[in-house]
Amino acid sequence: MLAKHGFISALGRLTSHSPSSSSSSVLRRQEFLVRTLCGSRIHRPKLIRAMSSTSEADAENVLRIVTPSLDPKRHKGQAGKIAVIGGCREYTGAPYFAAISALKIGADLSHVFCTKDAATVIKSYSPELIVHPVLEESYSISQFSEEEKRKVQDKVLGEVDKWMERFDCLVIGPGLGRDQFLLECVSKIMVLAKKVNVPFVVDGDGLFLVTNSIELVKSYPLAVLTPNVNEYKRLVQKVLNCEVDEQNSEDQLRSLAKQIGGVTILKKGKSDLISNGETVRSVGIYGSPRRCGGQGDILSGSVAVFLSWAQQLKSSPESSLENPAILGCIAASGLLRKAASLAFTKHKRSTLTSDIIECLGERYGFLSY
Ligand SMILES: NC(=O)C1=CN([C@@H]2O[C@H](COP(=O)(O)OP(=O)(O)OC[C@H]3O[C@@H](n4cnc5c(N)ncnc54)[C@H](O)[C@@H]3O)[C@@H](O)[C@H]2O)[C@@H](O)CC1
Ligand SMILES: Nc1ncnc2c1ncn2[C@@H]1O[C@H](COP(=O)(O)OP(=O)(O)OP(=O)(O)O)[C@@H](O)[C@H]1O
Ligand SMILES: [Mg+2]
Repeated sequence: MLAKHGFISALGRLTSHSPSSSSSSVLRRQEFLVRTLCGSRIHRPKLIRAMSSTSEADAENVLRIVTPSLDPKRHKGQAGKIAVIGGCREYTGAPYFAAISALKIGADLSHVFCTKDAATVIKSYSPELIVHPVLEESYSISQFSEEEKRKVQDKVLGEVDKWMERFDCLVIGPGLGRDQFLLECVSKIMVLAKKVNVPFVVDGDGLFLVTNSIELVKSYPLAVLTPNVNEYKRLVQKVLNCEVDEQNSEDQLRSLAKQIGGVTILKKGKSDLISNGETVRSVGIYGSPRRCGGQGDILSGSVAVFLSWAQQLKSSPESSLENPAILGCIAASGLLRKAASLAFTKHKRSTLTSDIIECLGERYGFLSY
C-alpha cells in the first residue's frame, strides 16, 4: 500500500514537472492513469473487465493526472476556455457559481451568456467573468410578430456562434429558467455545439429542456448530464418509463446512460454515481452535511474544466479507457466534496456556496504546481 503510494506520488511529481505538451509526458500520464484507475500492472483485457463494474474511483489521483502543469511556455487559453449558458431574471447566482468555479480551478477564461437583465448583476459580482447579455425571454419580445421573433432568435444564435469554436466546453443550464422562447434558442445553441464537436455539461434548467427533448443529447458522446435528485427522477420517468430504483441505482444509471446513446451521467447524491452506459464509477468521499443551493453549480463548472483537461490527455482513438467525460466527472466530484468538507470545518452550519468556492483553491493547493 505504502509502496504504491510512494510510486504514485513519485510519478505525480514526475508528470507535474514535465511539459504537458510533450508526448512522453502524456504517455507517462496515461500509463499512470490506467494504473491509478484500475490497480497497478493489470493486463488490458482484465483492465477492461475491471472498468465495467461499479467501483469507487480514486478521485484524488484522477485529479492529479488530469490537471496540467503550470508550464511557463503555455499561453492564455491553453488551460481552458469555458462558457456558461445561463442566467435570467430570477437566477443570477447559479451561472456565477459555475463560471467562477471554472476560473478558481484553473481555467484561463470563463464566459457567461445570459439575458440582459441578468448580465449587469453577474458582471457586478466579478470583473473576472466575460458576460454576454444576449439571451432573450418571452416577456421582452411579447409585442413582436412571429417574423420579428425569428429575427431575434437568429441574432441570439449569431452572437453565440461567433464564439463557439473558441470554447473547450459549455455548461448549459445553471440559472437558465424555463422560458419557452429562451429554451428554444438554447436548443439551437446545443445543435451548434454538436456541429463543431464542443463538449457540453447540461445542468439545472438545461436538464429540464433535455428531458423534454432527449434527441438534443442522444448519442452525443461529448454530452455530460449532472442531474440532482429531482432532475434524475424526471429523466428516469421520461426515458426509462419507470420510477427511480434506489436498490439498483448503478444498473439503472447504466441503463439510462445507454438508452440516451452513451452520454455520461453524473447522478448527484450521498455518493455521486457516474456512468456512460458501460462502466459505473462512484465518488463517495465525505463532503459536507450542508445542502445549501449552488453546490451543483460549482460541480457543473468544474466538470467542464476537468473534462477539457482530460481531453488533452487523449492520444489515440483506441485508448477507450481514458474516457475524458468520466475522468472529468470523477475529478470534479472529488474536488467539490473535499472543498465542501474543508468549508464546513470552518463555517459549520453557516457554510455557503461561496465559502466552498473559496476552498476550491485551498483544497487544490497541493496540485497547483
Ligand atoms: N443562487 C442561484 O441562483 C441558484 C439557482 N439555481 C437554479 O435554480 C434553477 C432550478 O434548480 P433546482 O435545483 O431548484 O431545481 P429542482 O427541479 O431540483 O427543484 C426546483 C424546486 O421545485 C421543487 N420540485 C422539483 N420537482 C418537483 C415536483 N415534481 N413537484 C413539486 N415540486 C418540485 C423542488 O423541491 C425545488 O424546490 C436552476 O436553473 C438552477 O441552476 C440553483 O442552482 C441553486 C442556486
Ligand atoms: N446527501 C448528500 N450527501 C453528501 N453529499 C451530497 C448529498 N447530496 C448532494 N451531495 C453533494 O453535493 C453536490 C451538489 O449536489 P446537489 O444535489 O445539491 O445539486 P443541485 O441540487 O443541482 O445543487 P444546486 O443548488 O446548485 O442546483 C453533489 O456533487 C454531491 O457531491
Ligand atoms: Mg442544480
